[in-house]
Amino acid sequence: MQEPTTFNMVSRLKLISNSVIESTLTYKELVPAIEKCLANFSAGKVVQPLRSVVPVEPHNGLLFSMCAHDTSEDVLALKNVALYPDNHKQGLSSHLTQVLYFQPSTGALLAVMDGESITAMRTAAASVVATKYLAKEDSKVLSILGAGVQAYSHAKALTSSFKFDKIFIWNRTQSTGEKFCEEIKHLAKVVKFCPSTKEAVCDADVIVTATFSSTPILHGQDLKESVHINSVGACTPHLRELDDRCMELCAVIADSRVSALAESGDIISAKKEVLCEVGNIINGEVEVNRTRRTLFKSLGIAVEDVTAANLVWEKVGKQQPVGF
Ligand SMILES: NC(=O)C1=CN([C@@H]2O[C@H](COP(=O)(O)OP(=O)(O)OC[C@H]3O[C@@H](n4cnc5c(N)ncnc54)[C@H](O)[C@@H]3O)[C@@H](O)[C@H]2O)C=CC1
Ligand SMILES: O=C(O)C1=NCCCC1
Repeated sequence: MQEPTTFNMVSRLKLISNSVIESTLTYKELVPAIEKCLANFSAGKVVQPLRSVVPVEPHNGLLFSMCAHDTSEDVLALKNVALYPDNHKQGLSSHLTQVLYFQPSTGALLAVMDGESITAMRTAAASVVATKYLAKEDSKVLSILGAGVQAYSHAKALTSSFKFDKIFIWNRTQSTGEKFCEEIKHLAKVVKFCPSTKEAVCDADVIVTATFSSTPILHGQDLKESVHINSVGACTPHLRELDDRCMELCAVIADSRVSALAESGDIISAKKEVLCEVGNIINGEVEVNRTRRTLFKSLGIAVEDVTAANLVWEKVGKQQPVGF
């Protein structure tokens, strides 16, 4: 009898679409799972090399490859992200992603999952975890810079975990920012578009930056004495979202210290120290004063995708018939 090969195993492969994933994943389940994986990561229980990035220069694209094995949960997956900021001009998403979910004991590919909602939701879930440990407990004003996929997932995730009275939005293109405010108006008593980043952040207790900016949009001089920032964009060394003053004022906590020092344009350019990983705080190894200015530098790490993909597999993958 012929042994199964990758190609004849394809007949058993599950293909899990974004609409299935969207209706499966909930922040209620995802946030604690992401908290656990960030803790596992900082406790050395995750095998995860730095992601590789291939520039596709003629098309202003980047191809990221991100893989991890969470040894304590025994879950293995690989995510590809094609980051093409100009894709919007063709009606496509700026991030086209797939997660390959493997059986760790054999390396057999069990499922290919669309990575769009996984990426949007696991990133927002990581920011929720950081906000839980780093923001003031009575935070009432949320500010979001950006009005794309991450801005939306962060608005939903943060308001599903904390109660904000006001949400202030800034976006480079005002009409898109105003449309975004209309979409999320049910999430707080006041949801308002602000024409400048200064107006959007000057009263904020929690700030999210989620843009493709290559120059600073958030300035230290505009921050309150006590504020928590979830910095989600600027994930490659040449990009910036935060100015040097902002970096100077904040204690920086990363998802991964190694990733932050290798990939974050804001940390590299400002020559800023990383105080610790959020997992070190979850694990009780470091305490951070919540009344000072804190910055969660989110690069996005593979173990977050591994965790989200495992939830999808457990809830729908195992049961689903082969094919879409
Ligand atoms: N930390 C993490 O785990 C992850 C980070 N990201 C990053 O988050 C950022 C936002 O991603 P998405 O919301 O998915 O993208 P998107 O394409 O849905 O939205 C992009 C946003 O950036 C704004 N923008 C574009 N160029 C700008 C500029 N030069 N200055 C200011 N604003 C500009 C757009 O108006 C829009 O609001 C990107 O930098 C992305 O690579 C994305 C996924 C995961
Ligand atoms: O973690 C991710 O997924 C990404 N991070 C940075 C930009 C591309 C996607």
